[in-house]
Amino acid sequence: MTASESQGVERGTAYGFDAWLVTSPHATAAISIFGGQVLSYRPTGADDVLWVSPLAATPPTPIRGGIPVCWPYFGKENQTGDVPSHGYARTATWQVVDSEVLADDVTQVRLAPLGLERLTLRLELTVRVGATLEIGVRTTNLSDEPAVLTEALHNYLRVSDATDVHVEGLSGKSYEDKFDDLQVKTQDGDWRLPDDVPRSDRLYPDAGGTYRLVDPGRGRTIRVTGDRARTAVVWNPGADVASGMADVGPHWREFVCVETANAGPDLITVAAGATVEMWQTIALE
Ligand SMILES: O=P(O)(O)OC[C@H]1O[C@H](O)[C@H](O)[C@@H](O)[C@@H]1O
Repeated sequence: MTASESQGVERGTAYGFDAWLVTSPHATAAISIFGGQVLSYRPTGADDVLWVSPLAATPPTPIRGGIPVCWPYFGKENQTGDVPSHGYARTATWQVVDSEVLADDVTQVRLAPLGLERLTLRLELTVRVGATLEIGVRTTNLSDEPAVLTEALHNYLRVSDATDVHVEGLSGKSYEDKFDDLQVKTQDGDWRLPDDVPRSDRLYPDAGGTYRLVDPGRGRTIRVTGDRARTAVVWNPGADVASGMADVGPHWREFVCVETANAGPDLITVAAGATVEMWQTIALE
């Protein structure tokens, strides 16, 4: 970065991870060099909107928290062989392409992963830190064949207690229940963790695009908006599954993931030479 390009961006650490620290008059944020994921977003005067596990492992294990970029596939969708969950971006080392201050004092950083040249898809991330947090995932297909892509911005949203919050914007939508053999069910009212077995791994194809995570315990609502992201995934592993996850354990109540994605049946076909984008905006209400 040149001096002018680096305005509002400096190196430091966040939650113990090497990161780029991004400032604007509206908010601060941190972006991990490992994984390129936003780790922290704090609107001025507010607590962090994002959660990073106190038990997060160190590289090369993916960081449990922030907003991992699942790319060029979600989970192990449409893959063969022993591939890593959620693709290669979240375990790559990233570099800053450039940064600048946009209108309304929004600081924008563009980043790209290193070491993924073997892929014919290219990835670029845009992070805009201001009164809202905007993240754009831009994929270019360098090959002369169409490519199938699945992807997600897998946010970990910090909550008072996952059993006390609800998500608006999904009522009436069909979902695949990944905790119940992918059975297709219908969301009846707002999303809440079930009382009997409090866990959720629900993939909502063709979802609406705007979701409100209402947290009475913290007295705040986090609005998540997807753009060109047809899928929503709402994930919290609950106590039993979390007890088998070394980087979550007893901390499962501290977050809910309201992911915007193109996944499940919502595959993206990227034409030869074409570029596609997916965006997520996070705002405190
Ligand atoms: O443990 P990870 O690979 O980070 O995945 C964490 C979770 O991500 C998504 O929410 C998937 O829908 C879940 O099935 C998965 O368990």
